[in-house]
Amino acid sequence: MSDNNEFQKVTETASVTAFQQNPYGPNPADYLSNVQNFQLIDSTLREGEQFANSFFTTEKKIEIAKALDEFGVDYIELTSPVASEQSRKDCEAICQLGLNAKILTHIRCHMDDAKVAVETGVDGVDVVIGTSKFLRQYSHGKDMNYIAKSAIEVIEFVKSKGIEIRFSSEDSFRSDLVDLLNIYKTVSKIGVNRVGIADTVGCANPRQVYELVRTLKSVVSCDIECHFHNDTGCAIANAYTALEGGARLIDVCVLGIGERNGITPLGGLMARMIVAAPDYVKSKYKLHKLRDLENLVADSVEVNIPFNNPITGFCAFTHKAGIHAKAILANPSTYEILNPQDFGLTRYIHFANRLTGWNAIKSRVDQLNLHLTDEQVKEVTNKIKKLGDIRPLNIDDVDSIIKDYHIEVSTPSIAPQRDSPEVDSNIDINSDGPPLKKAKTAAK
Ligand SMILES: CC(=O)SCCNC(=O)CCNC(=O)[C@H](O)C(C)(C)COP(=O)(O)OP(=O)(O)OC[C@H]1O[C@@H](n2cnc3c(N)ncnc32)[C@H](O)[C@@H]1OP(=O)(O)O
Ligand SMILES: O=C(O)CCC(=O)C(=O)O
Ligand SMILES: [Zn+2]
Repeated sequence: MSDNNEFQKVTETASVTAFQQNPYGPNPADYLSNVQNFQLIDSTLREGEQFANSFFTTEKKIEIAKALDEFGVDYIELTSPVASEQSRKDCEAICQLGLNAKILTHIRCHMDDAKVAVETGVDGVDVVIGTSKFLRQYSHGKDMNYIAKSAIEVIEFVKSKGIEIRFSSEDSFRSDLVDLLNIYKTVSKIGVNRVGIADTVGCANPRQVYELVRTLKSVVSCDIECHFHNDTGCAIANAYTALEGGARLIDVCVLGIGERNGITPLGGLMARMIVAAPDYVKSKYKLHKLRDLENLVADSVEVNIPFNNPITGFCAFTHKAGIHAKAILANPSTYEILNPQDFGLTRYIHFANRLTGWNAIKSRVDQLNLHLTDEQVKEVTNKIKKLGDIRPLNIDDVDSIIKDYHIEVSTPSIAPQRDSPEVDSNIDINSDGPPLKKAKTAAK
C-alpha cells in the first residue's frame, strides 16, 4: 500500500514537472490526436493553379511534381482533367512519372468528371461539392438529397475502378451541421477512403475546427482530410488544431498559393509541426529541400518569398537586438524555437546597428582575430552606436571602427588621424546577415 502511494506520488510529481515545463504542450490524454502521425496532400498543382499569378507549363508542372515528391509529400493533387485538354494531358503525364507520392485529381461531384478522371491513371480522385446554403443556392443549385444521390453514384463508380476516393463538402464551416453529418455518414458507410472538410472562405477559427473534427470523428470510420483558406490568417493554426482533433491529412500548397490569398502553406506548417513532432517530421520530410522548392514555385508564379515567411523568410534566423544577440551566442535556444540547421540554413547575428551590444561586438572582435579587453570592447561598441545613430551601418563600417580602435589602443603613438567612417549616403544598407531584399510586387 505504502509502495503504491509512493509510486503515485512519483508519477504525479513527474507529470506536474512536465506540465510546468510546457503547460501548452500536447496533452498526453489526447489519444485521438494525429499530430505525430499526419500526412500531407500538396495541392500546389491544383489549388495553387487557382492562384491569380499561376500559369504552369507541362514542363514546370513536372518539375514541381518531382520536387514535391523529393520533399516527401504523401499525395500530389492535380487540377481536374475536365478543366482543359492540356490539364488532362498534364495529369496523365504526371501519373506516368512513377513518383513515390500518390497522384490525385480533384473533380466536381458529377459522373461526367469522374469518368474522365479515372482514365488518367491517377491513384485517387478527390470529389467535392458545396453543402452550404450559399453554394447550394448560387453555385450548383442542388439540394442535400441530390448531393447524397450523386455522391453515392460517383463514389461507387470510382471505387469500382480500384482507386482511392475522397468525398469533401465545400464550405463546410457555413454548412448545416446535421446536413454535414448525414452526408459524411452516408459516404463513410459506402467505403470512401477519406472525407474532407473545407474552410473554403477562411472563416473558421481553431476552436471551431477542433469541435467539427471531433464531432465528425465520431460519425465516420475513415480518415479525415482538412483544407483551410487563409483569408483571416488562421490557415496554419487551423491545420494544427485539426490534427489535434483527429484529422489525419492536411492540404497544403508551396508558399500557400491558391484562390485569393491561398491556403495553409507547406513551409509554415512544417515550422509548426517540427516543434510538435520533431522526430516524425525530420524522419519523413526532406526539410533541406524546402528552400529550393519554395524558390522553384515562387519563380514559376513570379512572386518573392515573403520577408516574414516561416523558415525561409530572409530574416527568419537573424537576431539583432543586443540582449537577443548575447543570449543567442550563449545558447541559440534562448531565442529560437526552430533550428536553422534542420532546414540547411544559417543563423545570423546582425550587429551593425545601434541596437547592438558589447557581447555581439566582442564576438566580431574575436572573429577578426583581434584582442581587446572587455572594457575596450564596450568603448568601441559605443563608437559603433554613435555612428549607428546617424545612419544605417554595414559590416565594413563596424569592422573599420573596430580595426581603427584596435590600432589606436595597441600603438597609441601611431593612432590614425581620421575619425570613424564618414556618413556616405551612397553606401547601401547592408547587414551582417543575408542580403536585405526590397519587396517586389507580389502579383502581376
Ligand atoms: C473551392 C474550389 O476551389 S473547387 C475547385 C475549383 N476548380 C475548378 O473550378 C477547376 C477549373 N474549372 C473549370 O475549368 C470549369 O469551371 C469547369 C470545366 C469545371 C466547368 O466549366 P463550365 O461547364 O463552363 O461551368 P462553369 O465553370 O461556368 O460553372 C460551374 C458549373 O459546375 C457546377 N458545379 C459547381 N460545383 C459543382 C460540384 N461540386 N459538383 C457538381 N457540379 C458543380 C455548377 O452548377 C456549374 O454548372 P452549370 O454549367 O450547369 O451552371
Ligand atoms: O476539395 C476540397 O476539399 C477543397 C476544395 C477547395 O479548394 C475549397 O473548398 O476551398
Ligand atoms: Zn481551396
